[in-house]
Amino acid sequence: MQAGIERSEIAAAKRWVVKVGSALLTDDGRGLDQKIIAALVAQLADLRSKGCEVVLVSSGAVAAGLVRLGWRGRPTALHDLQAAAAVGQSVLVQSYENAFKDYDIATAQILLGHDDVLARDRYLNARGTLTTLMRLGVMPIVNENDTVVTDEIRFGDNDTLAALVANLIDADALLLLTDQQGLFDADPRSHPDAKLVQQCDVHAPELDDMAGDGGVLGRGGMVTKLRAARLAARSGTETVIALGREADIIAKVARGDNIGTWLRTGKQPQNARKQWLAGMLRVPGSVELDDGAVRVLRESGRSLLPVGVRAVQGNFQRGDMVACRDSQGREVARGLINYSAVEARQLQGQPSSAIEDILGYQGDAELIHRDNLVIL
Ligand SMILES: Nc1ncnc2c1ncn2[C@@H]1O[C@H](COP(=O)(O)OP(=O)(O)O)[C@@H](O)[C@H]1O
Ligand SMILES: N[C@@H](CCC(=O)OP(=O)(O)O)C(=O)O
Repeated sequence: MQAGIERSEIAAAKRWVVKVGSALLTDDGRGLDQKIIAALVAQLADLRSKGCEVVLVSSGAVAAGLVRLGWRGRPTALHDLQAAAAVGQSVLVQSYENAFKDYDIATAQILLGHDDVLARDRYLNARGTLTTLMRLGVMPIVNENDTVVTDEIRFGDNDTLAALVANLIDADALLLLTDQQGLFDADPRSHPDAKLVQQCDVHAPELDDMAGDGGVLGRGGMVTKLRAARLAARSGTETVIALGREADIIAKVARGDNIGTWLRTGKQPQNARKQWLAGMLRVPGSVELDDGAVRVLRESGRSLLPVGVRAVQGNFQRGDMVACRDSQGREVARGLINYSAVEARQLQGQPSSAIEDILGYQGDAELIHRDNLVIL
């Protein structure tokens, strides 16, 4: 752990999904709270300026729609809810667009449904669009496509949607901002003496007994936040649940402060050698991996073989530190390479059994051995 940083895994996160719940954004239904929006936008712009990529998942369409239509209370009929969401979604994105303009950040509205994140072709499409928007410096603002979903296929709560978005873009961290300081050991609305859980393994069974359901307008309460954290953990995404009204909450969470509830994925902390490798500054080249190799590196911690490499950039020698990038150019790992750049180019895409024929000598089977590789 770095000195002064209590949660180094969170402090190291580069790709974020930040989810803002209805309970926070609308103060339990009293229309959109523009002050909160302005405060959150300032913090999101700040997070971006620190080199992080961010996707915002924002609820609040139904709540904003109710106020715009002059309705009191949340209707129960699906079509009324959908009408309110359709009206409110424009109000919502307009508010964000106005606020982000002050930071010269363009926004994009992304309305997603069940199939968009669960069917493979649409999944790839949604992923491509989100990563392109991030690369362009645009702030994607995601909500469920409430207007067209039917009861059977709606997520209903945006916690689940945010977790699926985190899976979609392989986020490092998911921040669920709500109207509570985090997950308490009982619902604080009915148990004023409940205690905040500062951190816990996301899969710990005792969490299920603590999480209760939601407030007036929020849908899922802590039950869906816990479920979302477990979903997010599938892509190695760490989850923090925190109070959105706390001053500078996003910066505090992102710098690894001990605030809110951290639901840990339980990934093995890096050993000292790997931390050292990760911190090496001179990286004279990189290799581009195919999707299979990215998956193998991330999920099974194996060595990088030449067969998983599609391209080689830069000029390096055997033993140099080389970045391993995915097809979108994101660095997924780095390590000490066993071959020079000239040799690596000859070996890319080839099985290890062909190394001797290609180079004229029997070198290492791995391009980068797992002991010399650190996953980022
Ligand atoms: N164990 C718990 N700890 C904290 N809050 C809880 C717990 N169980 C239930 N809740 C409720 O969850 C609510 C937050 O969820 P929700 O209303 O869905 O908000 P959001 O719109 O931000 O998703 C809190 O206001 C609280 O009443
Ligand atoms: N799509 C809905 C969000 C549903 C909802 O209330 O979610 P949440 O506040 O995250 O529990 C809306 O924009 O109103």
